[in-house]
Amino acid sequence: MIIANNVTKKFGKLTALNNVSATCGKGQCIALIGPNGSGKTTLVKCMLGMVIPDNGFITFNEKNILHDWLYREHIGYMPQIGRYPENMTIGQLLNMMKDIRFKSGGQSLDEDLVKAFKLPDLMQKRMRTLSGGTTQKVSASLAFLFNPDVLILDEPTAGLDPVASEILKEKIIAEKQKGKLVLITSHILSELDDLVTHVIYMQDGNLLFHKSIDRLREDTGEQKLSKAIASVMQKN
Ligand SMILES: Nc1ncnc2c1ncn2[C@@H]1O[C@H](COP(=O)(O)OP(=O)(O)OP(=O)(O)O)[C@@H](O)[C@H]1O
Repeated sequence: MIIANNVTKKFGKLTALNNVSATCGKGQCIALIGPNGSGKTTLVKCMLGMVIPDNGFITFNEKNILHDWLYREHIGYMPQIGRYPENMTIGQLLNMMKDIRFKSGGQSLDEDLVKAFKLPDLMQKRMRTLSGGTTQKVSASLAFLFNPDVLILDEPTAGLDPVASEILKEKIIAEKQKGKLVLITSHILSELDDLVTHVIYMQDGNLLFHKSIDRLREDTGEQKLSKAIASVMQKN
């Protein structure tokens, strides 16, 4: 579905991605893991067309994304830090997004998270007045709202309270079961245990490994993702 082919991205002298290749398929939930600054967000942004690789290319459903922005209709993106027009209310923001997406032939709406996070009670609140966690709830709701085939979630549970975090995890599992591709970056490895089918591990811009969770468990003899990753890191 999404394939990164030998992607390299430099910011000045820093190589944020070094010849990274990865194939991400339908029905997979892939955890992008690695230390701070290892290139996870840069890889995700390359997939979204927000960062253009210096070398290599990305395909979405076998088409190079470089000159074809329409593929983004099929992706729901939850950024690490969502930035929104601060004077808009939540209601205005959701309506604006519906307007934009439906004009470009958007998909059916999925308001499960809007309801589960009780956003209808907060529609009059302006974005600048929201707590960090509520802004995250808006970001999550927007990512799932247009029923996309692919969900790219960058640190999705950061700032969410335990109840909201659980609601989001259940939603991710439900969407994966429908055959969607979910890419998720997180530092809270314990949260990923019930979710992920595959792990991509990044370090210093290099993709160190890309394995199914079963394979990773087999190779390390550890059941928990956090322990399996720790075991791999100790060996490197
Ligand atoms: N626009 C940019 N300009 C300059 N350097 C950048 C830019 N974006 C990212 N970088 C650098 O590229 C490297 C990789 O950053 P990236 O955000 O991809 O890391 P990450 O693995 O997502 O980190 P974290 O876990 O902290 O979110 C970092 O050293 C970062 O400072």
